[in-house]
Amino acid sequence: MATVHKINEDLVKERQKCTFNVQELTYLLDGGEEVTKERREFENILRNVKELQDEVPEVYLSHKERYENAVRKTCILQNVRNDFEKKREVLSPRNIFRAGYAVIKDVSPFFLHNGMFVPTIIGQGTPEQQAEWLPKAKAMAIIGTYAQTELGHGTFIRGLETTATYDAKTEEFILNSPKVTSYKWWPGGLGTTVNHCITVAQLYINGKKYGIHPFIVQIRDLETHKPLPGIKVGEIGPKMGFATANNGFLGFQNFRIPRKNMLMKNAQVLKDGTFVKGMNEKLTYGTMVMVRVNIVSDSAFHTAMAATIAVRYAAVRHQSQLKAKEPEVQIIDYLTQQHKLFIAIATSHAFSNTYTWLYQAYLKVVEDLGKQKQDHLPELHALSCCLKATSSRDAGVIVEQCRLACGGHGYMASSNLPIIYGYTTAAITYEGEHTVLLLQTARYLMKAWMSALEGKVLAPSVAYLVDWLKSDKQRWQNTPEVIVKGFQHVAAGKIKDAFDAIQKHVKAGKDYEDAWNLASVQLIKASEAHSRAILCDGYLRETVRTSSSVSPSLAKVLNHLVQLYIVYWTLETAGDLLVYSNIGKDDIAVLKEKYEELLALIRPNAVGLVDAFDISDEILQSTLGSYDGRVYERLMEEAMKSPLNKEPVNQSFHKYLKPFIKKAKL
Ligand SMILES: CCCCCCCC/C=C\CCCCCCCCCC(=O)SCCNC(=O)CCNC(=O)[C@H](O)C(C)(C)COP(=O)(O)OP(=O)(O)OC[C@H]1O[C@@H](n2cnc3c(N)ncnc32)[C@H](O)[C@@H]1OP(=O)(O)O
Ligand SMILES: Cc1cc2nc3c(=O)[nH]c(=O)nc-3n(C[C@H](O)[C@H](O)[C@H](O)COP(=O)(O)OP(=O)(O)OC[C@H]3O[C@@H](n4cnc5c(N)ncnc54)[C@H](O)[C@@H]3O)c2cc1C
Repeated sequence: MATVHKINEDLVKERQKCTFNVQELTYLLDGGEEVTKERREFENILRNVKELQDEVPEVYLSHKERYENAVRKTCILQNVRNDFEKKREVLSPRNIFRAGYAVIKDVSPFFLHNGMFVPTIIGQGTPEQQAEWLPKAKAMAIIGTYAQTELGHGTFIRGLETTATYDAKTEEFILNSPKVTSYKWWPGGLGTTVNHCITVAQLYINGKKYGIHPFIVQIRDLETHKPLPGIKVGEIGPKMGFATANNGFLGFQNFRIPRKNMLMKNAQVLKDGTFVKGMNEKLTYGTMVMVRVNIVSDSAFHTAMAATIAVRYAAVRHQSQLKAKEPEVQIIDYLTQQHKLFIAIATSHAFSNTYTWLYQAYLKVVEDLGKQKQDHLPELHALSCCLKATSSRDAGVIVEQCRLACGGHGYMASSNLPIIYGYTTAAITYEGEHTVLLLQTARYLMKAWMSALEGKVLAPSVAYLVDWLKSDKQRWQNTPEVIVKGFQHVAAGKIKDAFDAIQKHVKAGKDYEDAWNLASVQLIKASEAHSRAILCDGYLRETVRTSSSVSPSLAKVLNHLVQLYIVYWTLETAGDLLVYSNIGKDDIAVLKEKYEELLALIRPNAVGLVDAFDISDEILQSTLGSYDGRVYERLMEEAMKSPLNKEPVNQSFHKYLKPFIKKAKL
């Protein structure tokens, strides 16, 4: 039986101070009591699977052993999940995703199977294609990934070099990788795990190029797992993080696949080689839109993990004296520490709230597309790009801030903050590089600005541009609602400036594309300001909406958090607000005080707020962040697991050190 340890006294006291019902907040964050119960039940089952406990911490394994262990454990996880789902409802994707952390310390080699392979079959396949591949993929009789990026191109996907040439005689596509730069590079699980992949390739029919399309390709034998003839596949090697994601490379040499393997929900190739255009060629990019939406949720979760670790640690850790002769204080009582940490909690809430409405908007567009309506697609694309970019970037900054807030111990692998950082920082690049996605949104914003100038009705997320043009800046008040308007004014002002800069360059004789490049720093700033306005507006609206359905004590805390988020960003971007809104220097002084008041109001609830994220110790994997707060004991226990501590004298002493010292003495 596992030993039950006493909970750290500071944490006990912190939990007693909490002014709201932690469980109520957990249900709210999860999306309902039932979801929480399902998640806890599943996590509890996993906790008791003996084979999932690591004898040696993963960090001490070699690259190869670590991968093999991750495959072993993912297979067990999948079996446990299958058994669970036989008896009960199908687990929600978010719950299975969270539970995965309890099993795989880093990123699962099957990550892309559930994250992109299955969704692409759903989003890009015809009903017949779905009927053929989905049951097998969902049951994991076939395992796949999403192979789009190549050595030469990741961002500019129209420039991909893998070719799929149609042969009408045999009704097959012939896949080729003509150059080293055309090799697929990066897909998760591709290295040595998957047997199928979605390959994105340039379609050629009778010598004519028809752009990029997705093809479902079997790359390994289902029995022997050997690469099929014509396939060159392998792993790309160690990275900054993603140690067990098994990212791979892939090349084709005259590799044939049947015609039916082109995913044809959008464009089609008929038997005789006739190409039938889809409603909109950008629908081929649909999986990326979905994943970008999900990354907002992912960013919320990583921020919550880091906040949980750093807040609990800050409550347990005592260092320095505030006043002479008084005991050393809990570091959470330093205002600078609260400044580092409470924004982490609020940011996670901001992203969760944003994900809630963004996901609904995504579902609405999918439903519309089913009815051949695509009016809201450009707005969704613009929103998913800038919100993915901003949420992943903010999450990266916050996780690093939490690590720094844990001092030296935050640098220990056993704090788990390095792995969480490796993950969040990767998300800034994958699924559309940060700057590139901000520029996609800027493209939309320039069009929206033009429409606003022409007096047209705009989509809801940019409607503030019309208001801004119509009215003069409203009188400033230090209320969340007016501050959000201030953020919209900043965005509108920056959008206008970027637009004017482009026009100026064009008037000076530049091509539009060169003018765009010359204005692109202003364009990304406009996009960032738009994201912040959207995040603050959505977070405030959702908080107001939910506040009426929760207990008054919880509503109060939620209100403190949203205010903190808004005031924090006001102070961070005060310069912009001074330029583009009616805020005055005196207002900033008032808001500085307000910010300090909010830190003080949140302080007694800090531990309760991170407890409400309900991230189990198995998922957190952190010596610093466990529920019981046994920080020092755990650090020592983990250190004792180092293989270097298994013998009193390491062999390197006899081999190298002893002769070296001897020589040095002479
Ligand atoms: C209930 C579910 C809950 C689940 C929660 C669970 C949480 C799980 C969380 C996460 C799971 C994630 C798992 C997956 C991990 C992912 C690992 C990483 C995988 C990858 O990285 S895959 C590779 C990704 N690659 C990219 O993103 C490439 C980036 N590049 C591009 O997207 C494009 O090339 C481009 C957009 C930059 C440019 O394309 P291009 O064709 O050149 O287009 P333009 O000329 O610029 O624009 C033309 C026109 O098209 C519009 N447009 C562009 N893209 C889209 C789109 N996707 N949709 C709609 N429209 C689009 C663009 O705006 C232009 O319009 P305009 O002419 O201006 O009107
Ligand atoms: C951990 C990880 C996992 C991944 N998993 C997968 C996967 O499973 N499947 C898959 O297909 N891919 C995957 N990728 C690839 C990923 O999607 C690409 O790396 C990403 O889209 C960025 O493309 P790139 O590497 O070509 O960067 P580049 O485009 O070469 O970026 C380099 C620099 O150029 C700048 N730049 C590029 N174009 C422009 C422009 N138009 N305007 C201004 N600046 C520009 C960028 O801002 C950046 O600063 C993964 C990547 C990582 C890191």
